Amino acid sequence: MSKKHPIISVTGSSGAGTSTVKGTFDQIFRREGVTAVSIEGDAFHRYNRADMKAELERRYASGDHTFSHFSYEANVLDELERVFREYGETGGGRTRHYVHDEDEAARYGAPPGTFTDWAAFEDGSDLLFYEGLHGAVVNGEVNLAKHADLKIGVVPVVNLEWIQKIHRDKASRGYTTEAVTDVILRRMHAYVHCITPQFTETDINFQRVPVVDTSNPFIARWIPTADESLVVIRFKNPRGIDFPYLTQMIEGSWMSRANSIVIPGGKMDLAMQLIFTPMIERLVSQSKRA
Ligand SMILES: Nc1ncnc2c1ncn2[C@@H]1O[C@H](COP(=O)(O)OP(=O)(O)OP(=O)(O)O)[C@@H](O)[C@H]1O
Ligand SMILES: O=C(CO)[C@H](O)[C@H](O)COP(=O)(O)O
Repeated sequence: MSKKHPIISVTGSSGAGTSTVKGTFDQIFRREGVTAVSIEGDAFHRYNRADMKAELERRYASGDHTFSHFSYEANVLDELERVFREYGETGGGRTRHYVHDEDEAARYGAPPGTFTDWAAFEDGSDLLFYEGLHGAVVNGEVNLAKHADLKIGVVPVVNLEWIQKIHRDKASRGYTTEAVTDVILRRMHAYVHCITPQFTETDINFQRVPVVDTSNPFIARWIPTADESLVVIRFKNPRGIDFPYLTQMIEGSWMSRANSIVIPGGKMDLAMQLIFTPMIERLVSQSKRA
């Protein structure tokens, strides 16, 4: 936690929708005049694509069938923690990009499956924004959760998460359904052990729930739309959250528990704006006074 240089961490599995949520934050930052530096979790993978394939094969041959990008060891989480700490203390730090495809290759000037060079953050930012797989990890080696001032979990129910991943990886990364299914299976062990524990560390979780049948996610022809889903929003600490205001402003919403509200899928962007704008304002004004 850093009053002077706050950190917001958005955490979710691959395909959960963290990049989509980043879009909403970018809108809030622009409207509120907040200068954020952003880092992508994939920048902190340990291996480039070729080395990851070799490492997977090596581990598979030695009987380890659980290794994947979700595993702690497949990522340089100590470096991520160092960047979080440095940013909290000084407002400085560094990041790079993992280049997934040809579009990103054209944007970043490095081939798909490789990293760009590390580059220092620009000076003078108001906050650091992380979006990725491991932004709230607490294990024997690192404690990323304690460095972040606002932690958000993005967690569709699992069938929907798989549908979103399959569709995104097929449409924009050129993979087949079979290839994505293999990846989902290979990552399951680390999904349970490395990804899900973070959602007890997060301050607010957004869980999209479809209201159409997704019982076979591997043949779904499209991602359930906003109208075909609800979102459960759960606050770890509901004290200070103005639930009557939120349920009044968000048409069709209701409280399902003392710390949770349910909203129509199409209202997720509005809900995020209503919830996060005052939180971001508070983080930035506290940092200016610190
Ligand atoms: N609220 C939503 N409603 C409908 N579709 C969504 C929603 N959120 C995400 N999606 C869709 O799910 C897919 C994955 O979303 P996104 O790229 O944001 O995931 P991600 O968590 O950033 O994945 P990765 O970390 O692997 O890049 C995209 O096709 C996106 O359009
Ligand atoms: O979404 C991911 C993790 O969040 C990707 O699977 C990961 O970044 C590796 O990508 P690729 O399979 O394209 O090398």
